[in-house]
Amino acid sequence: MERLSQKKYINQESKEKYRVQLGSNNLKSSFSHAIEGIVTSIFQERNLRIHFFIGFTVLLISLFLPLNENDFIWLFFAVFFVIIAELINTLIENLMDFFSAEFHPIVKIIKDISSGIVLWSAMFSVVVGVVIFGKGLFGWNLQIAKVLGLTFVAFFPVVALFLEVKRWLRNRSK
Ligand SMILES: Nc1ncnc2c1ncn2[C@@H]1O[C@H](COP(=O)(O)OP(=O)(O)OP(=O)(O)O)[C@@H](O)[C@H]1O
Repeated sequence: MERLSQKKYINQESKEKYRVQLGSNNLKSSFSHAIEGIVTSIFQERNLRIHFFIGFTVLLISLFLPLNENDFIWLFFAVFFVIIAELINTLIENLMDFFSAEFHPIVKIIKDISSGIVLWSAMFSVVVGVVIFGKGLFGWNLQIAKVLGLTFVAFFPVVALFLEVKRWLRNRSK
């Protein structure tokens, strides 16, 4: 099957041609294209399969815990959020591969940032998980999640600062 993501509409005429091939532009076909997009991403991206699996497991376990309405909303938000981030990452990877098959430093930066979006959203979900499962399963108080959240937020700026200082020291010794 030819992948829609590998096509480029050169002009209105070719757009119309593909529209005929893809069927009418009604709500039903839009819906089926959206499903195809998610299913294609699942086949393409191992990490997306992992995130769906973890999300499903987390939500399944949550059914057996004494959680309140707010806890469930945050859990669902965390699970959906990571999957959205992974879909965006898949989208960006496909865009980059379509426009630049060659190795390019800018493509590397774009793809790395795109992976960073997934990592960052997964870290958010871990904090939400620690708050909710920590309380529901182990009776933890909020302090653990607070420390974890603060550590996550501080981690990347500290790494950036460390690398900057290292570069400055290297340049100074030249
Ligand atoms: N064309 C390219 N030019 C430069 N670097 C690239 C290019 N393609 C991939 N890379 C580098 O390889 C990494 C992995 O890219 P790839 O497209 O293979 O994604 P992946 O294997 O699905 O990984 P993930 O989804 O975990 O980021 C990128 O984050 C980037 O650092």
